[in-house]
Amino acid sequence: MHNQIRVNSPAKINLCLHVLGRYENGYHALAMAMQRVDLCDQVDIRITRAKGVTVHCDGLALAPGEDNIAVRAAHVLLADARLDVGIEIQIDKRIPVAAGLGGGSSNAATVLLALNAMLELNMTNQRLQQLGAQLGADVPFFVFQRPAWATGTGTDLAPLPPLPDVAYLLVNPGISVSTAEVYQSLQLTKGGELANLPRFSVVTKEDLCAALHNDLERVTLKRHPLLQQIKQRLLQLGARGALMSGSGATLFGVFDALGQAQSAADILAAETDWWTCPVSPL
Ligand SMILES: C[C@@](CO)(OP(=O)(O)O)[C@H](O)COP(=O)(O)OP(=O)(O)OC[C@H]1O[C@@H](n2ccc(N)nc2=O)[C@H](O)[C@@H]1O
Ligand SMILES: Nc1ncnc2c1ncn2[C@@H]1O[C@H](COP(=O)(O)OP(=O)(O)O)[C@@H](O)[C@H]1O
Repeated sequence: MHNQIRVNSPAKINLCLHVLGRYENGYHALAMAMQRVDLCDQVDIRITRAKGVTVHCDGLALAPGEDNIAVRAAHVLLADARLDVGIEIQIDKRIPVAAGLGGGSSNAATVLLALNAMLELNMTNQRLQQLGAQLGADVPFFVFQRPAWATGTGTDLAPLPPLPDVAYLLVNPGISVSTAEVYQSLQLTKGGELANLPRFSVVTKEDLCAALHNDLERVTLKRHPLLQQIKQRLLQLGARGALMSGSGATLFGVFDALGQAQSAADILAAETDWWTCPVSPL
């Protein structure tokens, strides 16, 4: 048994996000294409003699205790396994918080996957997804660990066909967004029609860019008009397409190669104080 491990906890982007309806409990029916990218928090997990679960977050001010979703993930797993061991979690935060990049959900999934291995619990990936769904709608996607077509509240997952070899430039002007508020402000316009990424075995770059769509943009971009300008700027800088990820406010541009995304980031760094990050898909 390993008593200590260090793992990467990646961010995600939503290549498309269609809101199809609202369930009675207030959650929304979605159809999304989701992909992890190689911007990662670094998570150290240690099994300790002292009982209880503790977390320490470097980089950004974040809830130290039970409010931290990584701690809640550890509790959910230990309760399900009927185990009472001590856990210390250290998170080096690199993914912007409340930015539509799923950092908290990713940390939770990382803890579920890591503790399952460290404690030799032998839970299936599907069981870990079920536990993850108790923590947040995006957590099962990070347990799944592959590009996914996500439906229901985002927790019903199917693999996507192979996606093209592109690079993304993530841009956030320092705006953080509450996902709950965005969903609450959304006026529904669709009646259950299902837009989809093409169902062939290979998705080209053109297919990917044609599928870029996010229904939550009409809430967040309206509230923060600067985001619309950033989308335009990404296209001027050579992006094949640009979109907001999740509930925002991070935008991403689609580039042919990491070098092109880096060049666009360099130009933005000279012009603005926006946070930028060129990434590759995982
Ligand atoms: C919008 C998305 C797109 O991937 O991501 P983020 O922008 O948060 O990264 C997700 O749907 C967010 O997933 P996640 O952030 O895990 O959701 P939860 O913690 O379960 O819920 C946060 C809030 O969003 C609302 N919510 C979430 C999922 C869903 N299908 N319908 C909703 O209305 C919930 O009512 C809740 O008020
Ligand atoms: N380990 C964590 N990492 C990031 N955010 C966390 C964490 N634990 C709790 N949170 C809270 O979860 C909320 C959503 O954060 P995050 O997952 O980064 O954004 P998003 O839902 O936009 O993808 C924030 O309000 C944050 O304070």
